[in-house]
Amino acid sequence: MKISIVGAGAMGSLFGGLLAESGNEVTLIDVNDAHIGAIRAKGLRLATDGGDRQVTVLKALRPEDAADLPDLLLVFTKTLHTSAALSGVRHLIGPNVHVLSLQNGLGNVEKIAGFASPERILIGVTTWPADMVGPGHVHSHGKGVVRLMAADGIERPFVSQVSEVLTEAGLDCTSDRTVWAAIWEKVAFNAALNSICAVSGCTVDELGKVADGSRLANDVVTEVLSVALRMGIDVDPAKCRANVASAIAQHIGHKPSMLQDILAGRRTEVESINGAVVAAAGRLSIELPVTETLLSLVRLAEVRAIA
Ligand SMILES: NC(=O)C1=CN([C@@H]2O[C@H](COP(=O)(O)OP(=O)(O)OC[C@H]3O[C@@H](n4cnc5c(N)ncnc54)[C@H](OP(=O)(O)O)[C@@H]3O)[C@@H](O)[C@H]2O)C=CC1
Ligand SMILES: CC(C)(CO)C(=O)C(=O)O
Repeated sequence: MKISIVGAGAMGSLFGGLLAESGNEVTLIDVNDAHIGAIRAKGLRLATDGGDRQVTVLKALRPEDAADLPDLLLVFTKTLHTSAALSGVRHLIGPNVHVLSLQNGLGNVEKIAGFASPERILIGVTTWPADMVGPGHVHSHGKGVVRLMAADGIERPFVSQVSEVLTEAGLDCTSDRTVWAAIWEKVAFNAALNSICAVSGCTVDELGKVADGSRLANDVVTEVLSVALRMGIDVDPAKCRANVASAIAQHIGHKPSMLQDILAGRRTEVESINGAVVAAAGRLSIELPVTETLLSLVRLAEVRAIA
């Protein structure tokens, strides 16, 4: 399959590297010149449980230099850059191109809908982890899965083909129509751990050092998933609270991306996580006091961080 990935940072490079190694025609598209330049010069250095190697069978381009129309455009920018990134590759989104988002947060389909027709949008969620080590160098340790579906819920052969291509690349993908529950459960997980760590400066495991950390995280999960349940989405709050507890027990020293963004003086994805949930709750007249307070505190932390 011909696959272009816009936003080829940690996750885009992981997916791109594995998809290229399994025989797909992959183009990484990014605005980070140091990263693109390093990949063009030496290939992508990809360190996974499968080994530390240089992937050279892929292209790396700036958006304005990409010309070949792909079969699939995978969006892997941070959510606050989605619209700008899709504008930059608008010339690649021909009438037969499908666009897939596996980004965190809510509102991804709505953003893509400004650039692709509804039947060509795929949406999903992934539990694979990845980190940028430096330009042209990404690592990912541990295992993950991908779940995806057509955004309009209609099963089409192309969705199964994408799922097969991702699985052949070792990314363990399934396609089914219950993906929205997984997306909301991941949003609840991120709203809890990422925003609490971003405003407190704690690593994930440090949330377990006093009772307040786990209590706050559980309150956020309960609030966020109450919105999903009211929308008729079949989420499992107990399972999600158990996932949060296991992250607090096991993610020793891990700084969630929202904390990393604050420490690096960048804006965060909070608007598409806590912000989007609070907006959805408002439309249903549901109050989310803890999630909304954390949203306000992250917004204040962003002001300080980018000053
Ligand atoms: N990392 C992880 O473990 C996981 C991340 N996710 C989600 O995946 C998404 C991507 O995360 P991650 O890979 O960590 O993010 P990164 O910041 O590592 O990568 C994003 C890339 O997009 C680039 N970019 C920014 N603006 C544009 C643009 N206009 N056009 C093209 N490229 C652009 C960035 O460049 P620059 O650096 O110059 O800004 C960067 O290289 C997020 O939604 C995240 O929440 C989901 C699961 C796990
Ligand atoms: C693992 C997780 C989801 C929170 O601990 C994270 O690190 C992130 O989204 O940045």
